[in-house]
Amino acid sequence: MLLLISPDSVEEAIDCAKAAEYLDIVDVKKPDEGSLGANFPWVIREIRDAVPADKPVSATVGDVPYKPGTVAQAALGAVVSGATYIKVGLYGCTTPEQAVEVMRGVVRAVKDHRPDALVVASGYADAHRIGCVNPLALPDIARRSGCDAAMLDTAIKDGTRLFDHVPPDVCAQFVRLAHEADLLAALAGSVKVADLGALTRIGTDIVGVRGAVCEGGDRNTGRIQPQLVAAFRAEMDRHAREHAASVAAAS
Ligand SMILES: O=C[C@H](O)COP(=O)(O)O
Repeated sequence: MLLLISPDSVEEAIDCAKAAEYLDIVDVKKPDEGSLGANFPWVIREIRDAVPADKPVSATVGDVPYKPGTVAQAALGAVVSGATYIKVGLYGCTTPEQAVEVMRGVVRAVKDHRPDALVVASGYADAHRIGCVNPLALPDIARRSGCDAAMLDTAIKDGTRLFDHVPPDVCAQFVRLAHEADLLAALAGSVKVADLGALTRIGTDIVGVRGAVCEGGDRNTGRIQPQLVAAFRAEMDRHAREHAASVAAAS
C-alpha cells in the first residue's frame, strides 16, 4: 500500500520532504477550499522542487462542478505545474454520465500533455450528504473515462471518517471493482492508524492522509509532523507483514 500525504503549503511540503523515506506520494491541496481544494500552480511547482525527485507529486483539481471544459483546463494546469497524479473530486456530478464526461476531458487534457501522468477519479464516501455520485459508481466511472485510479475521500471534514460512511466490507467491494477494471484503488477520509488493518486486508493500493499525521490529529490547526509520518508508516509496514504472514499461513 502506498502512502499519500497532503501538505497544504510549501512549508508543510518541506516537512514532508524530511520524512520522504516514509511516504510515497506528496499530494498538493488547499484544504480551506474544500476536501479536494485546488492549490495555486506556483505552489504545485514549488512543492515539486522541494520534494525529492523520486517522490511523485499529486495535485487536486478541486471539488469540481459539472463543467467538463473548465475542469479539463484546470487539470492541464496541474500537470503543466509538475504533478504526475491528477486528482479530481466529482463534487458537482449527480450522475455517472456527468462524471464520465468530466473525467474524459481530464484524461485527454492530461495525457495529451504527459502520457505517463496518472488520473484519479475521486468520489466521496459521504456522497449522500452532498448529493453527488454513489461511491460504488466510481470504479466504473474511472474505467469508462480512461482514468488510472478510483478514489474515495470524505467531502465534509467534521470528524466523521471513511468507515463511518462506507464500512470496510463496502470499501472491499470498491477495491474489488477497481481491480476488476484494472485500476488502482485509493482510500482516504480522516483515516487513522486503527483503520490500517482493514485497509491492508481489503487490498487498498493507496491510502491518503492528512489529519492523522498532523499534530493533535487536527488537519486544520495542526501541522504535518515528520515523526508522525514515520510512525504511520511503521504501522502500515507492520500490518503489511502480518497480512502477508496470515495469507502464507492460510495457503
Ligand atoms: O487525500 C487525502 C486527504 O487529504 C485526507 O485528509 P484527512 O486524512 O485529513 O481526511
